Amino acid sequence: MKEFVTVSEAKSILKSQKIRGGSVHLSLQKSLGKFTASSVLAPMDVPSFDNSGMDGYAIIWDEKGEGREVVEVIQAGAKPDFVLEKGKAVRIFTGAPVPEGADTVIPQEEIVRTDEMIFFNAQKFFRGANVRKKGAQCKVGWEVVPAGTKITPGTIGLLASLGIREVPVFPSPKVSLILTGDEILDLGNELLPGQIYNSNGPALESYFEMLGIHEVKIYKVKDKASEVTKVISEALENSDFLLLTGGISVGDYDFVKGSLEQNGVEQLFYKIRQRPGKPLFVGKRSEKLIFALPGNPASVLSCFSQYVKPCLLEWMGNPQAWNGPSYLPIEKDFDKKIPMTFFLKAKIDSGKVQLLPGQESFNLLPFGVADGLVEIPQDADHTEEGSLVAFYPW
Ligand SMILES: Nc1nc2c(c(=O)[nH]1)N[C@H]1C(S)=C(S)[C@@H](COP(=O)(O)OP(=O)(O)OC[C@H]3O[C@@H](n4cnc5c(N)ncnc54)[C@H](O)[C@@H]3O)O[C@H]1N2
Ligand code: MOO
Repeated sequence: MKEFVTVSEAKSILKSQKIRGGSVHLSLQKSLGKFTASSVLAPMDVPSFDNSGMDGYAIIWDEKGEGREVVEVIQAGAKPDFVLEKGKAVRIFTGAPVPEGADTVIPQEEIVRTDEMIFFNAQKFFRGANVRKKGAQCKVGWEVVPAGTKITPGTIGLLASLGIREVPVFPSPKVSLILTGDEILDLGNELLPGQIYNSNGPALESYFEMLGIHEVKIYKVKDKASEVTKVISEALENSDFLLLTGGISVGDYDFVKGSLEQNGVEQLFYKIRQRPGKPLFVGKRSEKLIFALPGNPASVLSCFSQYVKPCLLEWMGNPQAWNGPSYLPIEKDFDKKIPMTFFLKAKIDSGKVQLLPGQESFNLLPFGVADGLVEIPQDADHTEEGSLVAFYPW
């Protein structure tokens, strides 16, 4: 039973889980933002026929000849069924098939036309000019998109050009979020004495949304052991990930840890040498990860950014799920006495990290404007102005 681990121990335990969703085939439009689960091969040559890159005249190249007799017109979408003869030209348009025999297109601005003839300066061209050859983009069997690629509008354009309608991707997980606490009230209601607005729920829902996770079931439960146990059991059945907020510390009404144990959740670790978010619990049941986030709002967002988010990204096949932070100079000296890792809300200003006021774990004010979190290592009691610190954007 791992207890009170360091930040890097916690991360290496989570990294070693390597839990991924199973590959699914999604339609192109539904796959935007997802990661390919296997490589995609071209099922056809593109272009699938030689075609003109310009509005102009298709000819058979001949260094000496600068005049041609115009014999036909070919529109885009047409299917020419003749072979062009030497000395002849066809009027052709961008994207139209170049007829058999022709190998070069002269743009219309570059010719002088009489009734039946065109003339051009051959020195300005070469054999093959302005013809887009069959297979110039890709040939059948080429790997056009490797496994682990993020699907962008560009990827979708490429796949559509190949006639591909579905793509193998890692899906988004189904997530359950259990909000514990008698004092929590939903927005839109009037607070009674002792109550507070539920801010963890909306904050996490938007974090899921930002990561492309849309199937989130929210449960609200009172601080009552039997109810917490029951709702965990239900939520675990219906989701790939389970998150809880609150009730994971040592108070008389903190039932989450016991209820998780009753539901057969195996502890991966409990408590981290960090601030905020010390009492984070992470467990596992079969191939599902369970995160019990300490209820204080800063603990919730900080633990989500550092531990939950990478696991969700890993599940969704993102090869950069555990990418490290960037390093930026800190604007002012920072001192701490406690040998724990600190995650501090920060703004980036002129390339420098500015720590925001109000770092207590109940205080959401700095989150209102923070660009992300700065990590001050466990043993760094003094961080000098200008030294590089790890910065994690949202
Ligand atoms: N004796 C000790 N007390 C506490 C310790 C400790 O080590 N010894 N740890 C403290 C730390 S650190 C944290 S973090 C909190 C974590 O407590 P819980 O996970 O049990 O969370 P709760 O007690 O249920 O709530 C904490 C705090 O957060 C507010 N909260 C809860 N849910 C929401 C929500 N949905 N939206 C907004 N705010 C929420 C709740 O009202 C409490 O104020 O424990 C310390 N105590
Ligand atoms: O770890 Mo708690 O998040 O300090 O309040």
